[in-house]
Amino acid sequence: MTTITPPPPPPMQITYFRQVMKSSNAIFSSYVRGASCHISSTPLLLSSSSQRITSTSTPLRFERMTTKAMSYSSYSKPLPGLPLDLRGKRAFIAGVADDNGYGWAIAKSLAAAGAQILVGTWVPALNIFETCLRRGKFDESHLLPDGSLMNITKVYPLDAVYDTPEDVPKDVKSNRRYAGSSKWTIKEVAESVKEDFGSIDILVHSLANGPEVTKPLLETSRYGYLAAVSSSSYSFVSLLKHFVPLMNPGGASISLTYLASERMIPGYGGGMSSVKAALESDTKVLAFEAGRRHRIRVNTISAGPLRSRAAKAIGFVDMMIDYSLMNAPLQKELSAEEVGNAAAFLASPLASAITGTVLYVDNGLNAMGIGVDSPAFKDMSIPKDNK
Ligand SMILES: NC(=O)c1ccc[n+]([C@@H]2O[C@H](COP(=O)([O-])OP(=O)(O)OC[C@H]3O[C@@H](n4cnc5c(N)ncnc54)[C@H](O)[C@@H]3O)[C@@H](O)[C@H]2O)c1
Repeated sequence: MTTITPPPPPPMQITYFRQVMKSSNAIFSSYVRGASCHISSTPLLLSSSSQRITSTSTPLRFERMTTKAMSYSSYSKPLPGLPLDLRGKRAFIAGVADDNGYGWAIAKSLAAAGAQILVGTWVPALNIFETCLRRGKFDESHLLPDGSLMNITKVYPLDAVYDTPEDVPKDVKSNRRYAGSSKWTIKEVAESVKEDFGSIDILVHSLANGPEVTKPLLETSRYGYLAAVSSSSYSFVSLLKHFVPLMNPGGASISLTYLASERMIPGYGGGMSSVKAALESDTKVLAFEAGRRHRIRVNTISAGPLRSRAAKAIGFVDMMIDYSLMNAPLQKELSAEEVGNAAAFLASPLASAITGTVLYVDNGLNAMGIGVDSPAFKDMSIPKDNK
């Protein structure tokens, strides 16, 4: 991976930066401290992307990062055509700890459409994520289609298994991977986001964890099954419950599911198939409840296979990618960006009447009733991608 070295900041931008500092509130001041490469606080204020922002961004980008202190008035010009426009919106994406997964791709698409990006990172993964950001390991992955760079305004430590501090067992509290962080239960993170930014418009749940995922369901323990449901399904219910009070009416929430919820996919074990079935069912119930009470839309994306860190841990993702290439209506490898773009659409006003749905972004594999690469079909003429 090539590293992008940002050019030195032009004086005009520094001047602007100082002017903004003078008129800003405490939150913005703390951001500025982060921007001067000081990482000691939790939640983390990104120094790496902040440095990049301070050195390469236009004043407009500063404005985008400091919504509590400043308005979005500079974004009021309408775009031509039918724009996917998320300018003035703020997104919280739970489940970003590197640049390989769907969470990162969704963050990028939302950022490309103009949204401000906040992320929640699993506490045990926070240190390495922070270090990689600081060392510029993800620099290339920050690039947006228009050549600008994604801004991550703030990273919050999060463990979506725990709703409140009272739920956290002593051994977790004293675990050294958690010791350096604070306020990482769902309730506390929602409170911190409210305190820092007031409100959000988009909530993304892009996380899953199944300790026994490699075991067939028949061999899965009660502990493994319930742990998978707790971290991968109930976490979405809880996130929505705690974030809904700070979501602006008309907001949208999105989770990520997988075809194994409704079709048997060998290798996706440990109760993870049940987890995704729960997530899809909850999407409908929550769409009704959050829609009626708060005008919030709730959708889930059933994504095709991607070589993310989590998927590689399961171990069969390459097989699923090959299977999809051989059997899906569209014979191409799915990119994370395609899922990111679908999420940006679902989060946008263009999808204002869409709620309670499972949107398949999988090259159409879900539509197939059979695997056309089966030897049983060897004598049948099956259309192939002509490319
Ligand atoms: N990769 C695929 O093939 C695929 C296909 C369909 C759906 N999905 C879904 O996409 C979502 C994102 O997964 P991904 O494949 O992009 O992998 P990923 O590794 O990028 O994302 C999973 C994230 O979950 C986080 N996480 C785990 N436990 C957590 C907890 N208790 N609290 C907070 N965060 C926690 C991890 O740190 C990681 O960042 C998941 O819901 C996954 O099931 C993935």
